[in-house]
Amino acid sequence: MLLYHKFYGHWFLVGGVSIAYLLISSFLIYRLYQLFITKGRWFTKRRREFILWRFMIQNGFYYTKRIKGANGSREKIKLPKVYLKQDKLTMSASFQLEGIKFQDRFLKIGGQLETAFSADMMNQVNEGAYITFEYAIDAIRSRISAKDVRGTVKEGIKLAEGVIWDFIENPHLLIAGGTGGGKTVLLRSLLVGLLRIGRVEILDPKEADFVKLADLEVLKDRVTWTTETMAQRIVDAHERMRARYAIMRERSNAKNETELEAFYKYDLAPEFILIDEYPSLVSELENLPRDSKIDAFKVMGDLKQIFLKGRGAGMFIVIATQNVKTDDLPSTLKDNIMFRITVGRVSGYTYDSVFGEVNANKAFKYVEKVDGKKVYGRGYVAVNGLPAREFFAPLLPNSKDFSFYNDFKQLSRIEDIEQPVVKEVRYLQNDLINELSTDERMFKKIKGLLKDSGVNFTGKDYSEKEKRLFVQVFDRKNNGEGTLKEIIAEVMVDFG
Ligand SMILES: Nc1ncnc2c1ncn2[C@@H]1O[C@H](COP(=O)(O)OP(=O)(O)OP(=O)(O)O)[C@@H](O)[C@H]1O
Repeated sequence: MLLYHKFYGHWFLVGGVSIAYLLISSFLIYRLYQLFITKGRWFTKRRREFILWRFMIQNGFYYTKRIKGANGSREKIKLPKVYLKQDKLTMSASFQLEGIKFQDRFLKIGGQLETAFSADMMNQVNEGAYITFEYAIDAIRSRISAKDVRGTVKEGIKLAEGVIWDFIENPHLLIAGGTGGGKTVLLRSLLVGLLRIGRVEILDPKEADFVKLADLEVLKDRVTWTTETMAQRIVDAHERMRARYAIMRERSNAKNETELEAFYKYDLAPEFILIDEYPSLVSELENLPRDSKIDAFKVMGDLKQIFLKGRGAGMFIVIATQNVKTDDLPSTLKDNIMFRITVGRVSGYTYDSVFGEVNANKAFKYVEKVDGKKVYGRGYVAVNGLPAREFFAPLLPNSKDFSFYNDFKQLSRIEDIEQPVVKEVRYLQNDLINELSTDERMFKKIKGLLKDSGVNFTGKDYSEKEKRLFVQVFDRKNNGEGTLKEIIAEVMVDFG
């Protein structure tokens, strides 16, 4: 009664408030419904069941049966045996085979379901009675924060829930990313984990994203960007690899072992060499001036050795690049980099070269937004030779709460192993003549021609680089690959 009196004569106000109340509550109910549909796991699961049911019906995967009733006969639909199992980040769909009329088509539907569920097929298991396709789903839910990237030597570095770079099992890492796609953030997130367990060396030929980190104690003298120093660091790393093997052998002998064990059994921390913009480094090495002190052959040869033999000694390489064609990667890299990631927008040929033949039929896509919000660091991940799946790089935390620089600042440095000082090897003329199975006259003739082509021999004896030059000339000469002048002209192109 009191209210009636109070609002009597204010119907506009009462009406307005009621309408606003109705509008706001319907909007809230609608948002809640949307949230349940898109985020609620129960709804998401039911939706996938519906998608599978619809897929079966629309593709004619059902039997029909006529059923007689009081009002005449009607058709009843029956599905073959199909099971859908859903977990937080994976799901599997199993289809009955056992000679039923759909079996041949069931064997091939893994790819279609991948598209239908917007999921990534990881595996297919044919266990006789059933074929089961296993998928990774909801990759975005597996995302972790960059500040939480951690790892151990035995288990590897966790980059997302269910995505672990087990560097011992799958040595070396290739990261390809389009500009602005999140490659640098991913590399830095990786460092959060790597710097805590191993010695890290960074080569940044673009002199861009890592130069600032050179001030940090944990990375002091281990971030380089000029061609000479980067080249020297690769050569040094190769020497360290040999020294690590020597230490391992020594410690293994001391334990009377019959077999050499993994590096960590001998108290050696792993080492990681991170090369950002790898093609820039290669082209800088290739374009060195002729009289450069750097032996580009040796540098690339040493890098190759680390790719081939690093794993045993606990040395691992991470290379990052933008788009990459199959031909850009020498086969040593292609076959020996076992873990591969893309982030952001990359070209079709990059997917081909990074994920290879097994993923040739996969529909890779670039996703700009998820739930209406711009998404960074989304891409794919795979172990070399296995199916690729969606990947969300660790999420960059709010800059108020976290900075990579401050995180790295508090980390302690892992010291270098004690390494014997290696003296430069020089070769005497007579030893070279013997090794090349030639005579002094021919040796001197070739030396003269090399001098005419610009080689500046520094002393009476010969460096490793000079020796390699002679070896190449004699190899080609012995194979009859042209006149001496032609051969020298060709060899000099490579000699740089
Ligand atoms: N994982 C991530 N989480 C949140 N934001 C990200 C993430 N990755 C990238 N970003 C955003 O995108 C911006 C560009 O990322 P980043 O510098 O890593 O790109 P990039 O691929 O290295 O580009 P470029 O090749 O041009 O250096 C970052 O400054 C950040 O704002």
